[in-house]
Amino acid sequence: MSQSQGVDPAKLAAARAAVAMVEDGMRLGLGTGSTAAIMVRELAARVAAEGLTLRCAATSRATAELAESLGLRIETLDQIGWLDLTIDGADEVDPHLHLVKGGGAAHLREKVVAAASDRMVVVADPAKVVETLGAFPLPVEVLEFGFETTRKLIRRALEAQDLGECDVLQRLRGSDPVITDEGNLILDLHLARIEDPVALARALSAIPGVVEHGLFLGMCDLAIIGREDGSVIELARNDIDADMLAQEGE
Ligand SMILES: O=C[C@H](O)[C@H](O)[C@H](O)COP(=O)(O)O
Repeated sequence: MSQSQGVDPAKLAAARAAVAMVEDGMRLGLGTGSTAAIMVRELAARVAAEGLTLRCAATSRATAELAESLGLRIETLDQIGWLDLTIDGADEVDPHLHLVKGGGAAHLREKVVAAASDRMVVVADPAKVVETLGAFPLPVEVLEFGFETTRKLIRRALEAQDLGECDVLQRLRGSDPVITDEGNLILDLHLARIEDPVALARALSAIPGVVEHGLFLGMCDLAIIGREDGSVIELARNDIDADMLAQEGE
């Protein structure tokens, strides 16, 4: 299709395989991040070439702007109501297809969109596949109101799960706080390993100043992992052989 020069071949392979799943008339959720951006470009090229009629909702302002610049019409989630398929990236994917997302601070809208989709397909490169989540700092979107109090409550929740030694750092861009599309702040939890993502998700969600955490549990239906040679591996839950993928990367 349209792009390939200078584009990560593994991400491109995953994006192309996901876009191949799109059918005329579908209602789509468009993810955020570098891999999702490649997917949006591939989708726009397919729409232009084949004249597909789609209805698309974006998971961030950045994705909406990119999609519209490529000729895709973006509607709000509420205008569309429900989606057939959402295609998004991820920061980590584990063998249960549990995800860490939010490296681009978009996980709140991404989760709202994924929750309103019949299927969520993740597109990623092999570096994202892990046995245990947590090496990537877990993004948590929090309210500005009571920010330090919320950070304290998060630390307390982590201590209760024997994760008390971890850094809980505000995300900055330069010296300015990162502000999400919803006007909130981001705390990154440097956990190293998340042994029990379900318990952690529950504890974080119980803190009132937490708007949304980046754990996506039981939401992803399929992960398409692209490889440097242009091929892909499709992973349904419990299919992931992280060792095999790691060896390929050596
Ligand atoms: O907030 C951003 C999203 O969750 C992204 O989908 C995630 O960070 C993966 O992005 P990338 O494809 O750039 O690694």
